[in-house]
Amino acid sequence: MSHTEENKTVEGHVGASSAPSPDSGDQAGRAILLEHITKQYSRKGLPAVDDITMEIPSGELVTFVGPSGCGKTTTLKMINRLIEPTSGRITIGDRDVMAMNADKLRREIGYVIQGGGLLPHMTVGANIALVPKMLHWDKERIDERVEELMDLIALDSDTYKDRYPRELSGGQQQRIGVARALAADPPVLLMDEPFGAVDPLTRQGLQDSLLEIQASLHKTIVLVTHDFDEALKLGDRIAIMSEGAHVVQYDTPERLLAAPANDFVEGFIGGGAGLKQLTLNRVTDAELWPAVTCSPGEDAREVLGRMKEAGGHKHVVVVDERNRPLSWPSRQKVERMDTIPGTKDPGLATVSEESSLTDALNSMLVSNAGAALITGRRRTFKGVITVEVVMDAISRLRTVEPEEDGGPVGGNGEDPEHYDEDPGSIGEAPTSEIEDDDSAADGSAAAASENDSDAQVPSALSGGDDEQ
Ligand SMILES: Nc1ncnc2c1ncn2[C@@H]1O[C@H](COP(=O)(O)OP(=O)(O)OP(=O)(O)O)[C@@H](O)[C@H]1O
Repeated sequence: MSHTEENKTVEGHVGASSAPSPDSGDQAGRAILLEHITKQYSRKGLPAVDDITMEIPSGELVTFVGPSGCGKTTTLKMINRLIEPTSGRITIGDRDVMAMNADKLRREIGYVIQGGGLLPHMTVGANIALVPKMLHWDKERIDERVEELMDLIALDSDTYKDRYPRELSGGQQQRIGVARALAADPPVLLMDEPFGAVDPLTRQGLQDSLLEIQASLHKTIVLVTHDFDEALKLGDRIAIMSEGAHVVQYDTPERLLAAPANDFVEGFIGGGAGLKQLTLNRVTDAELWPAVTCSPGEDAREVLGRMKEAGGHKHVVVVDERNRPLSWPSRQKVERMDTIPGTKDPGLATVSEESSLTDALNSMLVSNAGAALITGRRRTFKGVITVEVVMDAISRLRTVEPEEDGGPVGGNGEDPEHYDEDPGSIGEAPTSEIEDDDSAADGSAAAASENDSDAQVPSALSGGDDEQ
């Protein structure tokens, strides 16, 4: 094992996320504007969405949160016209979505649903390649794109590309769902309860990956969730909705916690508004502790010597040849060893650079440790965060000032005020590659099902209004 002296001690401060941007991934987000949008499913009764007006700024991640049946999904699906509005106008960039061919529109908007919505009889690679194939990209370009995206979602292409969805875990399927949605580099991504079907730890990892991807791609993302903590962690802005998609408050997470508009919003926040602010702090905002690292096979006495030299460290982080943490034995444990073992501790408390302080605290509690290891891109070791650092953050929770310009409009029966006209149009890059005639669009969707007759083409690709 060849570790240089420099990487034996990892200093605390960690830079911003450095997920690479795929070379074709330069299509940043486009602003979305909903103007007086109403959806009435039946003539009788109240509308499911009642005259909503909302500005979703370009490059931001906006979360919709609210009780079941309040109209979150209906609002989301009207953006890609899986559901047609009864009245109102939706623009993406400077284009009115109602004026576009619906199939074409949906290929220019990534769509992620719970569970990933992968086609079961297609391999992972074929699932990711679905939209680029419909856009008639050549094979070489598609293969390259699949590799890039698998790298972006941190799944080894050689291992997973030829597997079928049933051979993947729920979390892996969900990652592939995100990769597929990003395949044609759309400026807008719609996500409907994307992480609802996985366990809490996997969910935390998926949320971190999404934040990492967003930090490099700057898409405009609208994400529906039931989970207020998820909305807080992921959202640049949160729209809290009540029945009829009434926007009770549309604000940054900081402002929501500091100044909830009314009892309804307070009900969402619950009792621990102060503690929830921890969700808004990333582990990298905190002071990370340095750590001594060593490699499997090293002489335990030498390692103890380094721990002493570094100021009497009580633990050492064992890392593999790619600097990924394997275990974190105490000095007493190392004193009982001859050589450092290469076994991986499954209960190791690790969180990623994108994790919140709440995630770090959870991880410490689950693993019963007073600290957690921070890992960066490709799970490489970055430093240690201790429970004392989290406690210190709790005692310094900040107060939040209102936005100077009042922020974008989000409400019902209102007119947009602050809409910042985005000169770009939704489909500039992809549009040039999409055949304009409707038959091509229909033919491509059919081609996907022909290849796999039992497969259900995901609704975002197959088109159509899903009203009953
Ligand atoms: N296809 C449909 N036909 C008729 N009514 C519908 C249809 N889809 C949704 N609704 C009704 O519209 C309202 C809003 O539903 P929607 O699915 O948008 O809510 P939601 O907030 O996303 O709910 P959940 O969180 O449970 O998914 C509900 O009252 C629902 O019953």
